[in-house]
Amino acid sequence: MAKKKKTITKTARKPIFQGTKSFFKNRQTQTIIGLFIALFAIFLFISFVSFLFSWQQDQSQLSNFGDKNISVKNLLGKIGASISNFFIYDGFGVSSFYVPILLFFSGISIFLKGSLIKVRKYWAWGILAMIWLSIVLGFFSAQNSLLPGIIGYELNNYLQQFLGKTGLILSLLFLLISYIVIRFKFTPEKIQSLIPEKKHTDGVEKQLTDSDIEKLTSNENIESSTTNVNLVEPQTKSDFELSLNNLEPTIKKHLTSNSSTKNDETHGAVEIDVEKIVEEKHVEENLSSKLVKDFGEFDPTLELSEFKFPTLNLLRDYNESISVDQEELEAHKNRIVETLNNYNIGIARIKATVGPTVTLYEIVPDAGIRISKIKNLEDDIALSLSAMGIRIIAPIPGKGTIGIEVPNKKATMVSMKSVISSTKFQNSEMELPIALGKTISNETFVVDLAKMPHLLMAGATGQGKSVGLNAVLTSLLYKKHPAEVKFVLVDPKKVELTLFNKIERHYLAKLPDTDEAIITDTTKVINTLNSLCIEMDNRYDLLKDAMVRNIKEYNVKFKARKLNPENGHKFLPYIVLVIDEFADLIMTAGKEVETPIARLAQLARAIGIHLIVATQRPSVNVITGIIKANFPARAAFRVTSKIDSRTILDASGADQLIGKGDMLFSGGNDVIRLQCAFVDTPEVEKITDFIGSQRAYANAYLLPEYSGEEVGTSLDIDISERDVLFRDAALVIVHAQQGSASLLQRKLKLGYNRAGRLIDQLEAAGIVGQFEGSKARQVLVPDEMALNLLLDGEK
Ligand SMILES: Nc1ncnc2c1ncn2[C@@H]1O[C@H](COP(=O)(O)OP(=O)(O)OP(=O)(O)O)[C@@H](O)[C@H]1O
Repeated sequence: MAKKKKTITKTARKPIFQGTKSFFKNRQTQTIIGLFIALFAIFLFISFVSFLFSWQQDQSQLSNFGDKNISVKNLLGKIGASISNFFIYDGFGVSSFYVPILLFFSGISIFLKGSLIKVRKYWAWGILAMIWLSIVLGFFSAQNSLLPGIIGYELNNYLQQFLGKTGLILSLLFLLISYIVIRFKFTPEKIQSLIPEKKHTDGVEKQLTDSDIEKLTSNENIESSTTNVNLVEPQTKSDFELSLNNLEPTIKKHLTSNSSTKNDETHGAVEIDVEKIVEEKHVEENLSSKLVKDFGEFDPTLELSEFKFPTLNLLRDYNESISVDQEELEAHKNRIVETLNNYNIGIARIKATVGPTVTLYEIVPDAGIRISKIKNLEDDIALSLSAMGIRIIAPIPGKGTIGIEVPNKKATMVSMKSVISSTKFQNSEMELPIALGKTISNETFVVDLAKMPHLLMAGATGQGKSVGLNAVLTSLLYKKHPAEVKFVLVDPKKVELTLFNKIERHYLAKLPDTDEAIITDTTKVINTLNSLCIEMDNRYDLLKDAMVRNIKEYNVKFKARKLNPENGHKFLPYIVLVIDEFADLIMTAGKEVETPIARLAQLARAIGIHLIVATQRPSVNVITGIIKANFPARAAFRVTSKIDSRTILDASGADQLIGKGDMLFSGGNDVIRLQCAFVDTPEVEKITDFIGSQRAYANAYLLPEYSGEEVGTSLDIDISERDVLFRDAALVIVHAQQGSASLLQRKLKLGYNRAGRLIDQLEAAGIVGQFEGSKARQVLVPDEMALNLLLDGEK
């Protein structure tokens, strides 16, 4: 009991931490904090200014801070005076004014944007500048001790001892220049690039005038032929006065003149105007790190940032303390020893571990006993213990002992609450953690669905399969944000998973243009599976483009803003496809579901689509080789025969389970016995209500569009090529007045493909109307008589 309490308090810490984090993320909190900081900055500023005038009077009073009779002159009272004294007198002198200024901008930044990202840089630079200035002002401490403050004065003094006054001045100058160079990216080129521009224009004017002066003075020919030029004496006029206007005609004349004799002068007169080289600007960081710096990492949960995970109190408490019945243990031990002795098997040691449903007796047999001998005695031991559910593990992997599992007389329920609240689950860093139940040693069993990567579940009716599925889904709901995982739920029984409809817009994925997200109809299952295959292909393209190997790396890259959403990149949630009653699907649609499932199972692990397939009948025609090969993780509840156990687990044992959530889990090599966590329908309802009542996305997660290839195509079907069941199909359709392929499937026990082809033939014959999306086709023939007339007419 005490242990349990401890675990709960430990796990409670995380939500509190998450709570504080989300508290500070909350915009209202940020507004208030921002406002507070800005106002505090104004307070500081006023008290600093006031301190400059009143510090001498106030300083002597500060030691008697608490004395009521003493008052200070500072506008903001004793607190203002002491803070100002701390910053200005004891600290950095007048450079301390940086503090209220920086605080003010930080406050405003939090108030307006809720972040400090941009202001952080100013803080770093501001503090450096403040220290620098206070050291500089240290030179003037004789004039006014307030200027550098004690720290500035002391630093200045200290540094002067090392560097001398000149050395310190030079060092401070060096620091100032370095600051300007780094901060404003000021380089000698930049200074140069500013100067030539002016020089250049000056130069043009100058050169023009010079050359013109030359022309005006030396070239008699031109001068004499020029009629409209006002000749001016260069010597008496300054360069400035020789304006371009006056010289214009001379140049014009040069330009219009073709005479070769004037070429030389032309060469001298025509100016070459060299385009200034503009240095391109370079950034110091690439776009992604700049984006991350400015906006932080991409947060997929932002759209539903206020989403609250379901609380533990939605789950029920059950009386779970395992009672160890000493008598029972003793009796079982004696029986085991006795039985084995009857077969001449001596036992060196025996140890019992009491689990929720079964107790494991670990036996170390005497030396020289063959293990297979004990294994063969399984039934005999079961008989002598007169209990069902005995399982013999010989040897226990990694232990070198032989295990005999014997059901407890009184099984203990493992509640969902106990596994969800376990530290193991709460602290798990897995991608898709699932708390399946508890092991025989009472440890919570948590596995990562993303690593499995698909789960096959089997068990005869009423043995806890549906509860198991709910436990899986509940685990994910308690751990994963709606942005991180989406479910595709297939439930041919139509009743098991309906509760999850409430969280459609949070957690479910569906085909576009469908009303219900939970799929109950075979046709839709096929479309959805094919759509998932398209999604898989699309995701592979995205991964290829991003040059990553799996969804985890992809999302990390996307969060670091290294992938451009304009190129189709987006945060990819995991997709968990849950299929209940798989056998039923295979019976009705056969290959059509098997092919896409096998494809998904083979390829989808890297791109985050994981399958959970549950079936009542684990026979080989349901769990075919190709499916089995791609589902290394299997969970078996009690099945009815050894063969079924072999089909699902590749080992016997599942037929020996005691039901009610007693299960065997095989993650590839070892088989572990678990008691599945129990979650009741009302609990699931509470959880889905809790989530469903919160703000959701506008729509369920939409899968790519897929409409059956067979539907609505090839209308020119030859009469001779009609299916032998054509007439029967037409009759079914006309009687029901409903043109749907699934009706034909059910009535004529056909596969989906054949039913689809029949519908096409019926359309070609004019018996049913066109394909109308999710609606059933219109039936164009009113009754059997009309149908007979139509078909006879064809002949
Ligand atoms: N983990 C469990 N702990 C305790 N009792 C359980 C557990 N799982 C199932 N049960 C009991 O078994 C009953 C049947 O379970 P469940 O509905 O999951 O069976 P099922 O295998 O889904 O059957 P079906 O295939 O017919 O739907 C439950 O109502 C419950 O009383």
